Amino acid sequence: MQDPKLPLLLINEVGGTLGVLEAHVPFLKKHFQLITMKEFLESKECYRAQVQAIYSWWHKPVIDRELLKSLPNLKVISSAGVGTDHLDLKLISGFGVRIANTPHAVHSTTADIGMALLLAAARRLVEGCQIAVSSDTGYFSNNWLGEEVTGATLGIIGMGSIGYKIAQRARAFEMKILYHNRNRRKEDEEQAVGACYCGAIEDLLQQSDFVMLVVNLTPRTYKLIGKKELQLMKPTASLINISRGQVVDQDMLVEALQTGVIKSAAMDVTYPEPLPRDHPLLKLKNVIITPHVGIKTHKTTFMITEEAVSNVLAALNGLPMPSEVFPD
Ligand SMILES: O=C(O)C(=O)CO
Repeated sequence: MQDPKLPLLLINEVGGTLGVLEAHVPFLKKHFQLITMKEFLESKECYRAQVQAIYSWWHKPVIDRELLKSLPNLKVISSAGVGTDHLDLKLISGFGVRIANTPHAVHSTTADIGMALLLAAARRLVEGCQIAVSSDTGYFSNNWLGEEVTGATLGIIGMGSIGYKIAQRARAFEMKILYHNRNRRKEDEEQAVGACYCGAIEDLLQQSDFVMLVVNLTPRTYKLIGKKELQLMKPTASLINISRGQVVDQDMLVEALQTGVIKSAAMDVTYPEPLPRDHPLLKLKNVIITPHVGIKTHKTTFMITEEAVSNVLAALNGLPMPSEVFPD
């Protein structure tokens, strides 16, 4: 039962692969009437004037000119997660619609995945698990070695709130931390995690044992890591990507991994997602790929919905949103 006095929030679907989690629906219904894309498309005319907000999970629903034109009273799009690369920010704000994401909800859990991938790459955990369970395994070899994390150098590219959380975690592993970012952090913030700023990305690539990508996907960061950048890395180094697949030139990465230009890669993101089943990255032993699970814990997904709701309520009341996003 929906309360007709509440504002109408458009969502992709409930449950399903790309829908709002079913467990969050009672919470959403305290604040909104919900309508799914299917219901909207089936009876567009009856809902078009009423929809005031959209809650988008990743790239669903697709928010294009046609949808925006069909919603004259839309005030806000609240997007789950931190990345807004699936939204055309200029187009949306051109319609007078405000945009928000949920950075506060996701920074810790995404940093955790970054560290999990770093540790897994360093100690070859996925390969190790396969050895442990394989029917061919007769003994555990003393020559099967990984890399040390303690004391190693971590280069973080993108030192926003997730990058900084990674630095905090890496400090506990006694890592030496370098970072590259559009804006240098304040001195006391650098000191708190022992991070050194590299103005030139090349210096960071040359010196790091682990390079972690934490940037947003923008035209500036598209294929930021290509052949030249991979060649600057140490042959013993690992590349960790928790940003977006398109930040790396994947063809060049395959080549670098096949020819020993770098030691390994661990990625929570690829392009596309999932990769085609015959993609060469899926055939390499020195690659770890997880299915974009950066934010996927029970607690974080609920915190995302809470932050998304706060954003919408603020926008509908004409107030500053906790996490508003503006076009560049
Ligand atoms: O928050 C996001 O945009 C993520 O992709 C987290 O993995």
